[in-house]
Amino acid sequence: MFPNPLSYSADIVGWPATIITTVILFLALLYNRGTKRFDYFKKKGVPYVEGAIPFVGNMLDFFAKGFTMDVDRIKKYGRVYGEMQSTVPVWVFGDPNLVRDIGIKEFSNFVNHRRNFVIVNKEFSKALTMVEDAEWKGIRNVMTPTFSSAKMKKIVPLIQACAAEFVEQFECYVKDKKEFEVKAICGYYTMDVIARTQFSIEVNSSKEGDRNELIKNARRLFDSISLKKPAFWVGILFPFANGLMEKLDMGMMDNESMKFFSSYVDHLFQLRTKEKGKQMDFLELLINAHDDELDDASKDSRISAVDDTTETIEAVKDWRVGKRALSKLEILSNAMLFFLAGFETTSGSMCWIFHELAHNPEAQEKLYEEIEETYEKYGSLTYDAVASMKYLDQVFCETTRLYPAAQRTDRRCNKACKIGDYTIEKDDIVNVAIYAIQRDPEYWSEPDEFRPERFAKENADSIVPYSYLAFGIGPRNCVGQRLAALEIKIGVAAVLRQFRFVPSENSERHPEFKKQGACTPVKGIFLRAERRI
Ligand code: HEM
Repeated sequence: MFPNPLSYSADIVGWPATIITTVILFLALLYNRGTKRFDYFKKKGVPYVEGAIPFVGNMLDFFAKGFTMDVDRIKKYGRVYGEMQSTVPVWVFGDPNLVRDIGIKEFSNFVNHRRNFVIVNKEFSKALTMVEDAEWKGIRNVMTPTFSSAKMKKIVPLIQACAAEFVEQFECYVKDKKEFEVKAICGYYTMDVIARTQFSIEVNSSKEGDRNELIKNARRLFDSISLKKPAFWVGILFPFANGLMEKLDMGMMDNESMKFFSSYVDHLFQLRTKEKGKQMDFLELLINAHDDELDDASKDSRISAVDDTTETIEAVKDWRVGKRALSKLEILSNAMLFFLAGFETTSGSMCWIFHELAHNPEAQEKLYEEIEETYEKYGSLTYDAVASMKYLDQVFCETTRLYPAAQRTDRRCNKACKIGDYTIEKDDIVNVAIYAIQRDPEYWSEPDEFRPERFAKENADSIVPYSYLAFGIGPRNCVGQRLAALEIKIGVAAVLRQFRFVPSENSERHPEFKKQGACTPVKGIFLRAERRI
């Protein structure tokens, strides 16, 4: 039996056609997957950012415009609009009233952050910023007592000691009349404060500077968090592959630095479990909450701490503590989080304060006078002394308004609900445009001007509630806010008492921000200092 030559040639002709059809079908399916939800906001009648690219969505704007992007977007689309973050539709809110509804009124529907947005290294997977629902509640309530006013009062002498070393840092620059990059110097101080106040250890970053291992690894970690990382795009494009990426330890952050921090906090954990009860710091709190070793005293302190933080928020009165012990991974993740959260955000805010004061000499002199008066009255920078400095507080608030550490924060909706006129569906992601709200002329006249007086008591009525969001909103706001404010104020006051900051040859009045979600100057903040006395 011979093959029929005609059917043979038909087969040959058929193969390319089959291949082409398969490829076209595959591409069509791919296109469909990459654009499936692009009409989400159109169908809802909500303005949305045009020009979404299959799979990428509107993400290229983050690279092109970065931190300040939402300011122009709000002018164009209004204070509520939609964008495509890759294949996921995301609501962007720039209206303080609606932000209040998301963060407070409807908090129980917006407890968590976006899931699987980025692939997180295993060591960090139980950090407070990552965990959800009951797990979040449990961990948050273990952490909260560490920031009570009583605790803050106790740690003031430790912060003062760090501030004294911080002041010394500037001495050599003043002597040599050299300019310096102030963010790096602030970073040594904030690392010292976190280590001493929360872990009761001295890490000498002020003395060792960039040679210090903690500083080196913390910097490497922050630099490694970039939209250019493959893990970021895999997380966004193929959320189903996240588990595999996590198993392969292919997280967003630099692995080596992660391992460094993980074994560092593990080492501290081992030491302290042997010496339990000697210190009453953050690490001790975490260790007390470990496994079955929960005693009655720490249970009570958790409950009262929750009442303390939520008492003013009507909507979350029933948001009670899940009394549970912490696993070792939860302890390690959160100890690491503290090192990192306490380092970058705080040093960033501090360096912007010095930047604005150097460019606003009148404000700097006014603050100097207040600092001098306070020293005269209290003798040193005690907790009450810091609390009494009204202008320092205004400078702190105004700087964090102009330069909030985060461009946006996010929440995931866990039950469909109405926010204003908008129906937010279950699993929808909402972003709060912190930077854009804080620079919106509707809420802040001449919003780009540095005017600490906006936050003076007599002007309190002109501040639109929830238009200042530097530390987030509601029960999921920044747990470290009190510590951040205290250490920044003590550090700034201690330094300004000795030195006057002035612009130097490499100073820029309006430094460009890096194209990322954190408020970081591209070239750093360069200044010069002059001795006052
Ligand atoms: C100037 C300094 C700081 C700024 C501007 C800042 C800002 C923020 C913001 C915007 C959030 C998100 C809040 C939200 O989504 O509503 C946040 C969360 C958080 N911050 Fe800070 N932060 C600062 C310092 C610190 C410090 C010193 C610590 C700890 C030592 C800390 C620990 C945290 C933690 C653990 C969270 C997650 C809270 C949760 O999910 O329950 N932060 N911070």
